[in-house]
Amino acid sequence: MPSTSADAVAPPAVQLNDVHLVYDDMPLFEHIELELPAGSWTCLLGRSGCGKSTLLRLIAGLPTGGQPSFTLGTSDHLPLQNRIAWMAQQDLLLPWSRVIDNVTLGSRLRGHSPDYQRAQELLAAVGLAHTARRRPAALSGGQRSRIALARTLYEGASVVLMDEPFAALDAITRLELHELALRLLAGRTVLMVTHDPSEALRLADRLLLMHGMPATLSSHQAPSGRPPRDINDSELIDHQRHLLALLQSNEAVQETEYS
Ligand SMILES: Nc1ncnc2c1ncn2[C@@H]1O[C@H](COP(=O)(O)OP(=O)(O)OP(=O)(O)O)[C@@H](O)[C@H]1O
Repeated sequence: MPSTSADAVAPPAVQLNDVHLVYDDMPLFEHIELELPAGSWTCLLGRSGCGKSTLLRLIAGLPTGGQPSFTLGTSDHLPLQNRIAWMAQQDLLLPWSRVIDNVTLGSRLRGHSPDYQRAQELLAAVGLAHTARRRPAALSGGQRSRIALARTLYEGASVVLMDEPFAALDAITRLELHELALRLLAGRTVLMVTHDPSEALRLADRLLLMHGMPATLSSHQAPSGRPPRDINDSELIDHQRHLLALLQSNEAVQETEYS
């Protein structure tokens, strides 16, 4: 087994404070506060366009097209730069590169020698050792997502940001990927955006709902039991009903206090 969770040495908690961002004279964020506990998996839900991806981009230090102001801190007071991996809905695999070269892309971008042995071990961990020399076009959507997960793991980052990483997959492949991702990302500080309450309730240690304009964040208690939870469990289904009602309602923020 390759080093996966073990290489995420002492993942930090991440704090994003006093976030302000205005687009076209409309405030998207005003005084947003977010804390990601160290080594835990947080799911962020919210209606389309409320600002979830933008919040992830701020944490990752990516441009947002606006002029945000905020402070970003970590529990170990070390910079987040070089400790973050990003996994998007689109797998962003380079079509002209072999699978193994896609997994090791980060090394090549940094001008380092690829660690092919580690990449091969990670491909084995996601069940795709035999695809190393294929091009992405020869793989299914689920296989491509596994490669994207291997590439994320290759980075050895202790903070992982995921923006609807499983949204394009069929239901069964998605359930399989949940288990794989939970196992391989265990111990890292994870923030995942999803539109699917059931997915969030299955995976999360804690759930956040984003709501309104300007956006506010509210927390929702995760069901009991350790992830991955059974999506047919009656407690999870009750939570799902409640979450859906909150997402439909404009009162979500008043109902639960962000903590
Ligand atoms: N560069 C920009 N200029 C103006 N408005 C922008 C810009 N980027 C994003 N927005 C607006 O900011 C809002 C938040 O966008 P964002 O992509 O973060 O939402 P989201 O919650 O992730 O949506 P979805 O769930 O559909 O992916 C949207 O209303 C979007 O139109």
